Amino acid sequence: MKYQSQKVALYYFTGALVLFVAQVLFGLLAGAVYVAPNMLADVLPFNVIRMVHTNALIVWLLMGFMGAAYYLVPEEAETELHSTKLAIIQFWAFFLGAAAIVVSYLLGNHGGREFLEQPLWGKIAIVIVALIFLFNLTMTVLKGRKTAVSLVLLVGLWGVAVFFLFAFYNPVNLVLDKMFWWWVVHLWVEGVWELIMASILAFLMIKLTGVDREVVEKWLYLIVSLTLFTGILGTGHHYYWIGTPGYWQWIGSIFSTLEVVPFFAMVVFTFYMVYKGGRDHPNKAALLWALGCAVMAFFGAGVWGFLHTLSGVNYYTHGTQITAAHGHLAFYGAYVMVNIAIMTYALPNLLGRSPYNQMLNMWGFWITTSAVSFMTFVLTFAGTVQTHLQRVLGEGFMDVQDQLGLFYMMRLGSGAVVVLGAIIIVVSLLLPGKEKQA
Ligand code: HEM
Ligand code: HEM
Ligand SMILES: [Fe+2]
Repeated sequence: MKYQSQKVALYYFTGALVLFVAQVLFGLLAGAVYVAPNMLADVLPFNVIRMVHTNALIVWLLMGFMGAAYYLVPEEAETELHSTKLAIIQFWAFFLGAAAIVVSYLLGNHGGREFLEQPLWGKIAIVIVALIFLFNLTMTVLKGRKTAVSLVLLVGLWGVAVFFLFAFYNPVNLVLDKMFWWWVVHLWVEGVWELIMASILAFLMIKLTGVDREVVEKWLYLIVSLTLFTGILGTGHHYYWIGTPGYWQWIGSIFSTLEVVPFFAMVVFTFYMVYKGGRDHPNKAALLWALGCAVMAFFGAGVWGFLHTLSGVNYYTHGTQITAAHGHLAFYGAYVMVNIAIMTYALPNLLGRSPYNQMLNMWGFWITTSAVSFMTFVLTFAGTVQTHLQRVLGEGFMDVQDQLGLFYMMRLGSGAVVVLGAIIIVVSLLLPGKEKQA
């Protein structure tokens, strides 16, 4: 660690990891309700459990991105953070604000639009937190060295805030409502978050492989262009059945198919950097997570996304368990893994530990990644059966659900293993280790 102010990242990483465990626990609870549908129905209904699960996911991923930014921007800009104090205030505002929003959910107070359920005061608080964050970070970049990594990261983070503003626009017309809803949901994960992910991977490649910055930067710009070229019009794959004109079938199908390309480019990029770089960095676990992230994001977003993105296929699969299969593998592969990758790299430095739990961390990698993959397969099978029975043969929704019980039990089982893996990862990252690092 070169700059003292990088230490604020510790708050964000710890907060994110706590919420990670909470998120998967609520997922487990949601999976249990699928198996025993009336469980908790009066105290904690499924829609609330699901909302806490998905919202906690988004919040901890964002918190992790903020930690990543506070860690890598001073190092890239070669200067201390604009204000350490502001960063700490911002952390508590974010953490306590998120907690207040969860309490409001548990009391049944929410807006009902998936992912954007936060009550109005919650949304306003989020914007204030985002502005403090962006101010602090932008000031730091402005006064220091400007690198491609920090500029792309900054553009991504500003994009997150700008697109979030569409969460405030809630038109009465249902078509318009849906159109703009996706501007937050889709343009985040298939647009600006992808830029954040690419810049974090680029930073890790520079540090871990020792490849020249110039080479990494060329790849970064290529990935950014590919992402924006495909991802923006790729939003069309959500405009098939919401009442928009028919040309969206074409635009959505073509451009979202091309979205596979930047994800594939990230796989080629990371492996090529490792192959080219001569450095044998001691933090093997961080490299494992970085490479694993590129690969699993390619499968989750690229392969499982393409599976149902052509409008002729999506006509049948829309909103089935196929969607859930894709949602899980894509979020895990891309954004959970990139977060754990940067934390695995940064936390030993932040905590001043040269011996740390590298082996345990890698066990966490394999256990969690295998379990999420298994869960994805199970949901894909469930979704295929569901699509056939419900959409092809025309059976009733609940009749079909009754026939999917075995899949839901297997999902619950793999979910329990995901929780175990998550706990292993958190323990390996935060607790002192025994292994000596060379
Ligand atoms: C890091 C791991 C996880 C990630 C990234 C994740 C992500 C998500 C996302 C994005 C959704 C919304 C899906 C959609 O709209 O299609 C969701 C819903 C859900 N997740 Fe997870 N989740 C994780 C772990 C778990 C675990 C361990 C379980 C336990 C079985 C679980 C069970 C569920 C259930 C039951 C739903 C609701 C699905 C529905 O409404 O049909 N998740 N999760
Ligand atoms: C890391 C990037 C990605 C993440 C995190 C992600 C996540 C998700 C989630 C959570 C949903 C469910 C939304 C909802 O209905 O509530 C979804 C839907 C969808 N995604 Fe992705 N996705 C990613 C990339 C992609 C890519 C690259 C493609 C295409 C190649 C794709 C194709 C689709 C399609 C077609 C749907 C709509 C499914 C339906 O009609 O029910 N996604 N995605
Ligand atoms: Fe999308």
